[in-house]
Amino acid sequence: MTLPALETELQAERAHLTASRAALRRMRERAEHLFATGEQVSGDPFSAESLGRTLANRVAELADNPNTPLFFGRLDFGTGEGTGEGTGEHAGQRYYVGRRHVTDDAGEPMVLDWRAPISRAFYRASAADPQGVAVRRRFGWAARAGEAAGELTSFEDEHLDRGEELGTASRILTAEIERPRVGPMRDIVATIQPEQDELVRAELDESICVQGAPGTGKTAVGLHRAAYLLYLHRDRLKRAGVLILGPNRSFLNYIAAVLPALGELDVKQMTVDDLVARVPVRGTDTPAAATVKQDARMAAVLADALHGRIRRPSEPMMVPDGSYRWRISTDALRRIVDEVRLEAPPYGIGRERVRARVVALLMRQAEYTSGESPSEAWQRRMGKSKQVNEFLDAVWPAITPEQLVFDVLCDPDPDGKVLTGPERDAVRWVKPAKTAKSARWSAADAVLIDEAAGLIDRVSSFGHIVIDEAQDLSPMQCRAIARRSVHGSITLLGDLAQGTAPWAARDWRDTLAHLGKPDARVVPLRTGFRVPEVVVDLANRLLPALEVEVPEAVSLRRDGALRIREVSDLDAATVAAVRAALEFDGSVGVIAADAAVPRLAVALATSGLAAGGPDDDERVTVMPATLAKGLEYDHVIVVEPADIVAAEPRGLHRLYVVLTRAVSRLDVIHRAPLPPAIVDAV
Ligand SMILES: Nc1ncnc2c1ncn2[C@@H]1O[C@H](COP(=O)(O)OP(=O)(O)OP(=O)(O)O)[C@@H](O)[C@H]1O
Repeated sequence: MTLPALETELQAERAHLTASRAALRRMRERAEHLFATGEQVSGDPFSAESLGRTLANRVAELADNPNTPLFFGRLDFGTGEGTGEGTGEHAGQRYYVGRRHVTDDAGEPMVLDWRAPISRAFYRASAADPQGVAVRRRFGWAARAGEAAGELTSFEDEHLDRGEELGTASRILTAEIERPRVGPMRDIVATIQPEQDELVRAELDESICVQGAPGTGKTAVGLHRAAYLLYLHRDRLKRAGVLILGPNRSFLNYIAAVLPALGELDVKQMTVDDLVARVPVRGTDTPAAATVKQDARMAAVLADALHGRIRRPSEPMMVPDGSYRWRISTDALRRIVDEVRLEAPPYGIGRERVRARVVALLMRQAEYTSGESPSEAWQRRMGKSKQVNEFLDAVWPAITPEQLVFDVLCDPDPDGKVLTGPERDAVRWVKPAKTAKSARWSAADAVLIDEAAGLIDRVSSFGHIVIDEAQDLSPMQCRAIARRSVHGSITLLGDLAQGTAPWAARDWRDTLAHLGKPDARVVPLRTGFRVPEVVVDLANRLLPALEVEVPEAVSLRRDGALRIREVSDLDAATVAAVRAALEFDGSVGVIAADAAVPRLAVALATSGLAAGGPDDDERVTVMPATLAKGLEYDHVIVVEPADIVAAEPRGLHRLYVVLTRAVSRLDVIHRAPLPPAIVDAV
């Protein structure tokens, strides 16, 4: 195209954007109108409220953010002329692909939602398999500061019908990947890559595990998959719910805006600790105790302790009823208890089942004697009678999850059937609280209490759960998640090389088995979109020492810089490095061993440099190494790697995580000798 022709074309595209924005505004006005009148038309207060909520969400979903493009791509389907090939129902059609559907007043599409079936071709069509697409157009976009509207600045065409394909050489893709990072995570709808799209659009009933090197887009894939599934199965998933699990609050804050930006406002995002938070966590464990408590064998210990409470009936039951006295023999009672045990319902439900069967036997006797069926009130009265309650308390006593765990920790696995002697000693409470109510529970205890609750009662399932940084899940945490996805599917995201917990996974099959999805597909992602090649090369050198089988990362980014410097004054060097980093655009993350963070924060503050903690909104963040997982900064300054490695048993894995947070530049500052793997790289 000549330059004037290009300019004219761009003007036409801008006009389509303006018209689409106006159409979206009208859609929103209509939704607001419905919202205003909806409350008056709907009958009862409950449906008024739920209709109100739906409409309020609909209004919010239709919000237009002037700083993101309403569409980022265009598909021109071929006519099939000259090729002899038909191109199906879309022959000759043109579609704009964007963040949501926008229709004109006649209901004709002006922009298609990126999740619509037709939009798939935008992500998947290639020269080898054009899927009917003649031309794929990507739009460049310049955001403006503040509230000002951004603008379409360019476009890039691929004539797939002529065998042209840019792939990762696309200027627009490269610019998006290499842009300096500031603030929270953004969506990637405009540039989802084919291998990512395949995961995003996987079927709802399919559970998948993504093993991806740092920065390969695992988090992005998980969040977009959630949005995609909600679009395709809205009713089903609205009812059952979609849950995103992340490693900590800082991470959740970092990703919190992605789904709302995609119009999905109803997704729960929490940590596994939040998921199992039935009791306040006020205690801590020794590493040895935590390791045993997070082991899957604890499930057996709890189950044994629970079922060990069930006793075989040893005497008949007499129940007075007016002038009658009903009797159930010991054998009949034993049969009931044995049968219910065999049926293996959750313990609490089992207790009620025994009660119901006892009442059924009483009823039969009453019927036989009087010739008529006793009323429901009679059945309720019998069920709650002193004799029946005493019988149940003797053979199938009620118990709370807290009490069960309390009892187990006072005397764990008393017969030594499951744990070794030292393991039992490690988890046994040294100074038990007087009662379960006053116990100081640890985070691992909370997981045990959740397991106990799952043994006692049914837990409802989510429709889909996305689990990020899953390599750090303990077997017991996996079981807590499994209980909540019995009838749903999961997307498991992680990197075995980044496992830092003592129980970190070494093989995804084990994690999947604990999650109750042993047959899930394990898919690798290798192309990194965050970390520049020089930094990936450095981090990859640590891999052999990490003792996990994972494919090396390959970076898409040829830019970026790495500096490793030995210094005599760590604080002064950090201050200088931050000053130098601030010369560039983007965020700056100073990452150090947790213990060094307060000292570095003071050093920066006394030098007049504003720096925040993990959840502050500052350009410079001083980040404890243990919280850096999943996050990224444009410029990362790693202070004293040897201390990061020495701070914990899997410190080398932690260093691998820390080194791979850099988007553009990485400074490594050290005074102590570097870990050998890095020295080799220098
Ligand atoms: N297709 C893409 N287009 C543009 N940017 C992308 C794409 N995929 C990933 N990114 C960007 O790369 C960065 C890393 O992505 P993400 O955080 O999802 O990776 P990750 O695999 O979860 O990393 P980690 O292993 O460190 O947790 C993010 O800034 C993300 O927006």
